[in-house]
Amino acid sequence: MATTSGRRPLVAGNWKMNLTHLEAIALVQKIAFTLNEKELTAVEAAVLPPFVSIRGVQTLIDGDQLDVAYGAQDISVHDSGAYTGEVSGAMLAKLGCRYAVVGHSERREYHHEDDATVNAKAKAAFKNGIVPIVCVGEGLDVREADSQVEHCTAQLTAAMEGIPADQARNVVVAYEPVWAIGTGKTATPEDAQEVCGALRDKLTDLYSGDLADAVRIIYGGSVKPDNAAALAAQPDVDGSLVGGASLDGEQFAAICRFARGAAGA
Ligand SMILES: O=C[C@H](O)COP(=O)(O)O
Repeated sequence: MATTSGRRPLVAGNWKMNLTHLEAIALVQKIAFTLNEKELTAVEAAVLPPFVSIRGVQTLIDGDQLDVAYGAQDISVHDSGAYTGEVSGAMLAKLGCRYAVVGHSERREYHHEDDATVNAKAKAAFKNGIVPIVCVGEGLDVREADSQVEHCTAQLTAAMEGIPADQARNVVVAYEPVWAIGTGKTATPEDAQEVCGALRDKLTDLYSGDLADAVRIIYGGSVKPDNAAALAAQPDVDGSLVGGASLDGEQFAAICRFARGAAGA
């Protein structure tokens, strides 16, 4: 459904390494039955389970015709071959994944993924018809130096290197200040708007204003029902990437409703 900005808000639950495949199915059922059809039309609700749960989630969503999107938390840069533990874009596409997260700060930190890897993963996603959710965000040191805009826009520029406009138009960008992830510290709505607005301006520089207006830019970092409305009310914040609160169906649904309300839907 078109909103006042023309962008349908996206609320994506990044479950990280939580929930068995049985718990995953139960949570998707809970989300789908908590939100009504109108709410699920106004806001795109998506879940990002661990790889092993994607097949179960797909079977449920397809079988019951649920209006919930799903995707993966990562994607390999490789097409196929001897890459133990990796999961390719083709495999995810076959499972019906709409999204793949790339560049999450936990991948950058614990798996040493650099900007070139993030760029390669974004390309691998697009190559397989999957929308990358490109994560950018500054650490506390960068925030304290007041360099968050330069830092995040540079990460976005690197992530989009060589990606043509017809693909870039569909990208989702997630601004996740590292200091706010899982810490209970949330960026203020103004903090989120500052960086999300700058990211949109960067997309205008890299591509065009028309393309930048179409791209959804979401915020992540301790999003909860009690701060979701104020964040979603910012003009350049088109939803959220939710970690901890996405593991609770009621909380996740409440965040979706706030995103819908902020969009005036
Ligand atoms: O991808 C989600 C983010 O890392 C946010 O996680 P959080 O909501 O638990 O802070």
